[in-house]
Amino acid sequence: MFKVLVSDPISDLGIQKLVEATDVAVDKKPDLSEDELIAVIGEYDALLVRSQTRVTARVMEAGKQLKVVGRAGVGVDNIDLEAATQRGIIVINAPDGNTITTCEHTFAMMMAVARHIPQAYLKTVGGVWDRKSFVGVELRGKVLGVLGMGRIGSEVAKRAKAFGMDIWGYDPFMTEERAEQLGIRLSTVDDIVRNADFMTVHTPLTPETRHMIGSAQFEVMKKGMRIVNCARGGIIDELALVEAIDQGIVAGAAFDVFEVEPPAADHPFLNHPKIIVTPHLGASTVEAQENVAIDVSEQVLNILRDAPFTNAVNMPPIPATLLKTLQPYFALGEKLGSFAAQLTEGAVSEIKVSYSGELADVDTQPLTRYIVRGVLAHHLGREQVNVVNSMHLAKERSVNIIVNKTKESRDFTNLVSVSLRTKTEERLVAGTLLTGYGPRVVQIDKFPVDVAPEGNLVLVSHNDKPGIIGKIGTLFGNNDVNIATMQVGRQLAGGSAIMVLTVDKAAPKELLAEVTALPDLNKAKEIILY
Ligand SMILES: NC(=O)C1=CN([C@@H]2O[C@H](COP(=O)(O)OP(=O)(O)OC[C@H]3O[C@@H](n4cnc5c(N)ncnc54)[C@H](O)[C@@H]3O)[C@@H](O)[C@H]2O)C=CC1
Ligand SMILES: O=C(O)C(=O)COP(=O)(O)O
Repeated sequence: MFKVLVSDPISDLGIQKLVEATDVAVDKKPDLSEDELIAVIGEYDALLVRSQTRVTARVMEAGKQLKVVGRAGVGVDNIDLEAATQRGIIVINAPDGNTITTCEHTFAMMMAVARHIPQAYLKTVGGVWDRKSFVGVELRGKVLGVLGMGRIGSEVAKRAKAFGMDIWGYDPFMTEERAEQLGIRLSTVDDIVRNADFMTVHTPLTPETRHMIGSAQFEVMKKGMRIVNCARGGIIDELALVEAIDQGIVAGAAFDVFEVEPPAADHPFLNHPKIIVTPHLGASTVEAQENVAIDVSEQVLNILRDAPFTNAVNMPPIPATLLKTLQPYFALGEKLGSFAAQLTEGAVSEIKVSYSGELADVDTQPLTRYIVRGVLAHHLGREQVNVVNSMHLAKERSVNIIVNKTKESRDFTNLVSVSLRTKTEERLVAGTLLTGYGPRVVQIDKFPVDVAPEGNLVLVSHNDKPGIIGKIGTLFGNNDVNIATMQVGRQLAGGSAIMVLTVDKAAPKELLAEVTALPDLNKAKEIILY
């Protein structure tokens, strides 16, 4: 039974799939302090959070069983990604579910700041009928600067067009074509800062974006501009903003997010007549909360059940088309890695992976992660190594990883071969996917074979002499170990050969010793593939 802890307010409807799963038990414990979370996290396989819970390195360390942290939302700045990667904890988010909701909140804030709605509301309900103090400005015809043209920024731009705004956007990943498609001007931060009547930021908070709008930018801004932050506190320097408002440069600001949340009672935004605030409500709609909770629950279930998943934040994303091509190879890759590791004696210093055939044309990095997982898991335990931390663990252990690709593949449409080097030897296992048969191991060292990589195998190396097969069969029979399949591979008649047996249960050590003691036998080794 997998145990899942939900430590922030997450939609009940959204996590229904998790709650109803018969292999999952869900506990809800909101508002835990870091120490309280540390005290309980040890028994959980998954943790579901929003932006409140701080998932620090200490929390990860205490999470001895923790396999996944699911963020029901976009920003993962409350999660120590480095610590997660080092421990092989997968961090996933739900990047699409709250885009429209946050975009709409940005608009609500932009209109509210243009028309002084919160200030006018307060005065009106206070009994003062004041129509003079709240003359606003139109959005129509104004330059809207958008910093960060990702999911939310792009949606803001689309809606701003309907308001007749002139949109200038900046994003390091935005092309001219994309800008043209959206009908916006591809600009620079400096141009936007100098020309915007309204400005809104939609980037993550990174060392690069921290205070990307500060005193230097406010100094050159158009007098009377208005600024909105529904992304992350800290992208706009809060103190520099207050100064710019007080100097008459900025006419108004609308903030949903703060450098420290919740802000201190004496935070300068909280009583400022020209700054309107909301308590990080960007994603807070019924629809968005349901969407993100559904998305994150599905992926958490996949991860717990060792099924393919998407939206991992601490590993490179795999585009859907690439995933479709590679997914069938993941299990094969991991098994080839594991097979090769079990063949090899001593510490592995190099993993050489070769992709031949059609696979040479695609980005095989995700598959390499599975192969490396297979190799390392043999020594470190499958629980400790996964596709998130496999490359990191290899690097930590100074294991050199070499990947070769060639479009030529003589006998198969695709061939994946894994060879491992240690101080004393180099061993190779190659496999392919055969239509109708699934994953097959087709080469072990220099010997061609055809073996399904699953269950208990025994690999025997011997000299190709008459009678050997019979003797081995008898020994296995005497020990009550049933041989399901047997494959013999050799290069030359009478030369060295290998035999791969698939057996119905693990072969006892004594049996393997007996086999090895036969004349013309070199070695008998058990290989277990899950
Ligand atoms: N207030 C709230 O409740 C919510 C806030 N957010 C926040 O909104 C922000 C944007 O979210 P999405 O659009 O979903 O993310 P996204 O990843 O789709 O877009 C972010 C964009 O920022 C761009 N970017 C990165 N560095 C930049 C720089 N130095 N200058 C300009 N652009 C830069 C990236 O290239 C990317 O296109 C995130 O910080 C997210 O955490 C998201 C949802 C709710
Ligand atoms: O998704 C995001 O990045 C958000 O900021 C939303 O945060 P929340 O889930 O409302 O705490």
